[in-house]
Amino acid sequence: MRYYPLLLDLHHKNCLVVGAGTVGTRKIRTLLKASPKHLLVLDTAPFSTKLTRLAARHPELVLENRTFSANDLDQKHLVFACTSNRTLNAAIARGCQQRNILCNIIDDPQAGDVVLPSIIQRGDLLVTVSTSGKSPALCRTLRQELDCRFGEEYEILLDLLGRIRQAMLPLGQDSDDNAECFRSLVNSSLLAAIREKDTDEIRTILARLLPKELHPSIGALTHDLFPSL
Ligand SMILES: C[C@@]1(CC(=O)O)c2cc3[nH]c(cc4nc(cc5[nH]c(cc(n2)[C@H]1CCC(=O)O)[C@@](C)(CC(=O)O)[C@@H]5CCC(=O)O)C(CC(=O)O)=C4CCC(=O)O)c(CCC(=O)O)c3CC(=O)O
Ligand SMILES: NC(=O)C1=CN([C@@H]2O[C@H](COP(=O)(O)OP(=O)(O)OC[C@H]3O[C@@H](n4cnc5c(N)ncnc54)[C@H](O)[C@@H]3O)[C@@H](O)[C@H]2O)C=CC1
Repeated sequence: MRYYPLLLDLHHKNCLVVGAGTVGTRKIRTLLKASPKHLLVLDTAPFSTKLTRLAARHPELVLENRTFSANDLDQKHLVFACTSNRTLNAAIARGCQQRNILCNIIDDPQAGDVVLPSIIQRGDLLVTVSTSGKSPALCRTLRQELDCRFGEEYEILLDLLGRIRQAMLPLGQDSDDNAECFRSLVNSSLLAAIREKDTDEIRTILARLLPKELHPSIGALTHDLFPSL
């Protein structure tokens, strides 16, 4: 395995993107979705209106119209070198290496430590695709295929499973019993019932598969699954 896959919580992390062109802007959008504590973006050219609008909505996003200097790495945890200047990107990579800061170098991935995958997101469900840098074009195509495969019902299913799990674990049942129950829910026709927005059927399935201690909670677990209905 060329890369170690992991999911990073950015809520307490300071990030830096140098270069806000086509690729830099894509990296910025993905970063913002994960709510970093602070995201500084540097570019020598004027920022696009897309980015200035984003900055108006996101106080954590700070755009500065200037070039990079080494002290921009102070207090940073994750850095993206996204300029069209190979020499500058390489200098950022070296600076990050010296200070043990994780970095992504868009024109020389091997000089950095992290590469980004394609992402399919349905609420808290993330399906990611990586080719370890061999073919971003294949990532994109697979992402488009998976986009069709995973509908919004997965977000609702996952929310429901999360609620059930939170209610189940405090019951203190044997963990094998918990696992069997969760697997039976996942393998049931729950997903199809959610796709059909059939609340009665969802409740019937839960009554069949959940331990009896949770039966009184089925109404509360399911009442607001479809806020638009
Ligand atoms: C190594 C990596 C480092 C990194 O950036 O993290 C990297 C590197 C490079 N990409 C290049 C080109 C393209 N990148 C894309 C698209 C994406 N690139 C992404 C990630 C990664 N790209 C990392 C590895 C991911 C992996 O393979 O696992 C995605 C998945 C995520 C994201 O960027 O958010 C996003 C898809 C988003 C989506 O749609 O789902 C397209 C597709 C298109 O635009 O049609 C093309 C043109 C087609 C092609 O080249 O395949 C070049 C220039 C090569 C040249 O000079 O020509 C380099 C530099 C190099 O390879 O040296
Ligand atoms: N990793 C990836 O996903 C991909 C990487 N690439 C590589 O990335 C490079 C950049 O691609 P694009 O974003 O399309 O180019 P772009 O030209 O849209 O963006 C480059 C940005 O860097 C800025 N910049 C240049 N010198 C700077 C400096 N000294 N300080 C601050 N900002 C500076 C420019 O003003 C511009 O906004 C390409 O040359 C290619 O090698 C290309 C496609 C995808």
